[in-house]
Amino acid sequence: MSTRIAFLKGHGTENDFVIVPDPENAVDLSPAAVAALCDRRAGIGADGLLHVVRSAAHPEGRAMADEAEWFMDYRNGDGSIAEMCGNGVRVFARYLQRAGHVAEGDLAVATRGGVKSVHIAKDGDVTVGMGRALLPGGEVTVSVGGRSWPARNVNMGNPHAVAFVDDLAHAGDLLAPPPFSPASAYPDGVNVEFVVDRGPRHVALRVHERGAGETRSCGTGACAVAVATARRDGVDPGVTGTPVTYTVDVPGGTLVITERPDGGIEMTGPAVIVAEGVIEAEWLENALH
Ligand SMILES: N[C@@H](CCC[C@H](N)C(=O)O)C(=O)O
Repeated sequence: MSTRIAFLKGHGTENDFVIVPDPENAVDLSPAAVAALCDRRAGIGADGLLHVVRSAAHPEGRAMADEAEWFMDYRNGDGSIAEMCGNGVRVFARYLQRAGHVAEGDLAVATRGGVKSVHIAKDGDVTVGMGRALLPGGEVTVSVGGRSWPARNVNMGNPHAVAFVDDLAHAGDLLAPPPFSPASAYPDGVNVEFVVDRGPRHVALRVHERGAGETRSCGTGACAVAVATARRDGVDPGVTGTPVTYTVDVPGGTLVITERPDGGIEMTGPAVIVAEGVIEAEWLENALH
């Protein structure tokens, strides 16, 4: 690692991230380094890390460099890699704007889940075009304590199991990943959302994120929940030809999700930079040994 590494801290509806700007992909962010940085007691603390790299400088971004200058190399807080992070893209865009790399308005961001279109509004909210949800079907069950629920399998680039519950408290303390079956449904693990109704086209969720534990928000999770709720409600914009919008309350705020007739999903919410600083190389060396 280089001797002093700049970082920022940001969040989107309290889904929080360490941001490491590294345009030329010069910083060696091993899984152990990411986990140390995201540790809430011994490190900076975050649900995940946004490694900001020029697409052309990253092996997984290079093929998208013509469409999107910047690649979001997203890592979960435990150091694992995920395909996509919806709140992460919004905070990533906020960082690019704050750093002067992009202006308000439209931009494209390369991710492992493909190129995402982002809009930074004058009012401060950031919208991301998340692409389409895949609904693989099949029966899935999730359990907590003595309770079990059927869950909808939704893929937003990353895997989700969406369970409708009577009370969010029934999800318990969510200190461990909720067991699911069959195991073959999610060979690489899953993000699990527990959902209650709040009103017409308005729901609330709690989420256990793969690689992070219970978090205060999950953007891909909120999109998965909006789509699962629409289908439960008998609403499919692909059939009606009319967009549908759901308000999704998360513990850390509110996200607004619209599904369009072509299946495209847009998510809008706040994206905030909280602080910036420098990681001490000596601390990181010690943390890793
Ligand atoms: N918080 C994210 C999702 C991050 C990835 C997830 N934990 C996974 O492993 O798939 C979001 O806002 O979408």
